[in-house]
Amino acid sequence: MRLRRHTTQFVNNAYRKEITMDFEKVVSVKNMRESDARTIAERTPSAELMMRAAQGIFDKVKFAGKTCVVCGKGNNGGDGYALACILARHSMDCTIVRAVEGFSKDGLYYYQLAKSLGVNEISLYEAGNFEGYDIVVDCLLGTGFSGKVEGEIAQAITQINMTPAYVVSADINSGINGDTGYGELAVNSDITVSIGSLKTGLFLNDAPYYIDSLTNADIGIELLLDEYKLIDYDNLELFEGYNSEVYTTEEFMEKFNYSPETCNITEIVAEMSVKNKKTIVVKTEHSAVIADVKYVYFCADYIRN
Ligand SMILES: NC(=O)C1=CN([C@@H]2O[C@H](COP(=O)(O)OP(=O)(O)OC[C@H]3O[C@@H](n4cnc5c(N)ncnc54)[C@H](OP(=O)(O)O)[C@@H]3O)[C@@H](O)[C@H]2O)[C@@H](O)CC1
Ligand SMILES: [K+]
Repeated sequence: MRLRRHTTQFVNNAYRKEITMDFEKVVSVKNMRESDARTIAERTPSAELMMRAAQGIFDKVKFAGKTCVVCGKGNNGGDGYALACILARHSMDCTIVRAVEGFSKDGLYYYQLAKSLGVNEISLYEAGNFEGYDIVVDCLLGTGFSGKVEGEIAQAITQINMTPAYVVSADINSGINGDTGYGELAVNSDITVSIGSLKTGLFLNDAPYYIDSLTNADIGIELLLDEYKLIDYDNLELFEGYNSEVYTTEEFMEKFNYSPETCNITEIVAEMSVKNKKTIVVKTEHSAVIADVKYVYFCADYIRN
């Protein structure tokens, strides 16, 4: 399935250059979840969307050797059980770990299906540091996560972060807030496969330091709101000239007295840019959010198609 793209023109103030670009969408968690819900209500059963999410991960990652899928109790875990079904159907070696008790409705369906297809299951304790696996898939927490990780989830994240295996995060690195990118303890991924559309949190705060590469799997969800746009990282410098205020995340938090834990940088820079009629850039070492009065853009040097 092709990612929906929109072509837009914008004029850069500093260089008066006209640039025509294809924009991929970046969205808030609320928009993603409400768009998911509408798609389910109007067109596509939730179990079908979950299978598409799993297929998206399967298509984006070159699965080989032994895979261990580590699941939480929500639909992010459900994506993991559906992926285990796909791997089993391809006769690939797959083990699941239920890091916490409980299932979502669709998660339970795919868990039972995976078991009936002969997928092996071990406990989190038995999984240890996931030695002996080639790939570990992090399906603990997705867009339903907020607050801080504790208990078994914190334990599972710590264990995943000790594995020598290639780590794949489903949708969002578990422990990272999908809106703010804040995460004190989160999974370090080799690749994160975002589901539906890229979430703002994948570019902000701590997220860029947990993600090695980032890609998105389109699963046919039509967005309710057209929010933010993805641009090439190479174009960041075009926004850093005349009439721009450029901050690192730390400088931004300090100057305006925000706490990274609660600050929604995207909403704040969007408002500031309109109010002051200025371009505002907030950067990490690998990514940036740019509010340019009319539009908000995101970019990162770890985007992969
Ligand atoms: N149908 C769809 O919409 C589709 C969704 N899709 C997938 O579903 C994901 C969203 O699924 P979701 O909404 O079930 O939430 P999810 O991210 O699995 O986690 C929620 C669980 O975590 C828990 N939890 C929360 N905070 C916590 C904390 N601090 N520490 C510990 N636990 C915490 C919370 O528990 P509770 O607090 O409610 O007891 C709840 O059980 C999305 O990212 C995508 O991967 C795709 O399949 C496409 C179709
Ligand atoms: K995850």
